[in-house]
Amino acid sequence: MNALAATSRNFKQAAKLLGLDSKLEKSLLIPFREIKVECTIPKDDGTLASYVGFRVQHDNARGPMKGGIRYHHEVEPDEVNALAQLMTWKTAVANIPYGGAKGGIGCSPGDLSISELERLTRVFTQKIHDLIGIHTDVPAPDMGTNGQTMAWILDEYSKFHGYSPAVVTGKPVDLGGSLGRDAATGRGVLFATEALLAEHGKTIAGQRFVIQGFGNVGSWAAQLITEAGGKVIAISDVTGAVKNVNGLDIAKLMKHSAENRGIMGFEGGDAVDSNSLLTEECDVLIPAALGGVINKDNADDIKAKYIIEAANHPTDPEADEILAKKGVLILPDILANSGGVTVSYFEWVQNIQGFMWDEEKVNRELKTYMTRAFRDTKEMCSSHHCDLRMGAFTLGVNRVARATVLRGWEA
Ligand SMILES: NC(=O)C1=CN([C@@H]2O[C@H](COP(=O)(O)OP(=O)(O)OC[C@H]3O[C@@H](n4cnc5c(N)ncnc54)[C@H](O)[C@@H]3O)[C@@H](O)[C@H]2O)C=CC1
Ligand SMILES: O=C(O)CCC(=O)C(=O)O
Repeated sequence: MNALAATSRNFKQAAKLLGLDSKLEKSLLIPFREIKVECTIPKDDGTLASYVGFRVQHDNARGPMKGGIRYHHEVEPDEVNALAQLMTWKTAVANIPYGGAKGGIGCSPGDLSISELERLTRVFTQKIHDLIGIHTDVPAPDMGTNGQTMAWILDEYSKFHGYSPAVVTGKPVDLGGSLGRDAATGRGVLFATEALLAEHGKTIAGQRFVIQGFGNVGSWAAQLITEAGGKVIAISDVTGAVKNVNGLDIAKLMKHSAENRGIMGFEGGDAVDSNSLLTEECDVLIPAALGGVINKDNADDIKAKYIIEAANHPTDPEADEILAKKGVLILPDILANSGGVTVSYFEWVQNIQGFMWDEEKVNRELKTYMTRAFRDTKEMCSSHHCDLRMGAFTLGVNRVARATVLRGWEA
């Protein structure tokens, strides 16, 4: 199912459970603004290349719009729209004072040189600089982008508006980035997983994990889960998949991946078919790469007891239904991966205050926010007799609806 159709379907189900007024429901679904720009850059060989960039600003009822920028060849308007909408519900689930946005450029970052990536990022920023801002829309990294990308956006934006570190989060620490932001999404995944397992009298220790994706989110999740005593038995990335039933050595895998631009060829495990990674025998499955990977074609074969959605919208609604019948518990994206945007919020607060927190404070506050978001979601599950996805959606949608009504949406 198309990402936008899937996300909107979940939203509509939540709106129904909440008994939202139909006009309000429609207004919450429609994005505030959709931006599409053409970015033409000279390549290193002197030829010109054009890329299409997007920024969808979904909702700002609760505060400035917030969300990452993705560089990936599959970036397209419907997906960016879905991701922007998810950000609106996610920031509300985390109860941080933001709305939702998302952006992206349709490109293959691995095929571009560093200087080409810099030129592309600067041209994209030139085209959107008057529509983002500290109190309007604050970008951050997502798939295919990182702290360096944010540094270029910050620099380009500052040429127009003066030095403005709070215009992006996920920046390098040297430019006002927060300690702990790099690990934050993975650490939030750890805290959310601990909260879910605790409900069933379990801890991370001794559980077998399978992780799809070994980028920012997947690699930090793998590292922190291993430190907490979990056994990561299989991991995939775009280059391949590796399995070791005794537990992969994550530190060695990270070194291999950095030196070889991927996990393929790692000798601390057996190479396995990436397509069957999601259906490997394990206790906890963590998709941490692309959307729509758990769908009606593979849901029935999934053997994990728990799915922790570190990626955005990895599970199709059809798969949700199949997995529910099998008794698989899914911790939804808008809760499970909210640690990233939560520490982005801490970064923004630090930039505005001009005061830097130590890493221990960042991690402690993150745990407080993740634990509270989990508890608030569970309360919605009890009051609306629904699963965790609908618990999180009703929580987020209800908070945004309340803010919208309070601000006087009827004009
Ligand atoms: N970076 C962040 O703070 C946050 C990221 N997310 C989500 O987490 C997911 C991963 O994002 P990042 O780790 O930041 O991206 P990244 O670009 O750092 O890493 C992406 C990883 O996915 C792998 N991958 C790509 N295609 C694949 C495939 N077909 N099969 C297996 N692996 C594949 C890549 O090889 C890479 O290891 C995305 O869905 C993103 O939206 C969600 C919240 C915050
Ligand atoms: O840190 C942020 O502002 C946004 C992170 C993000 O794009 C996401 O949570 O999907």
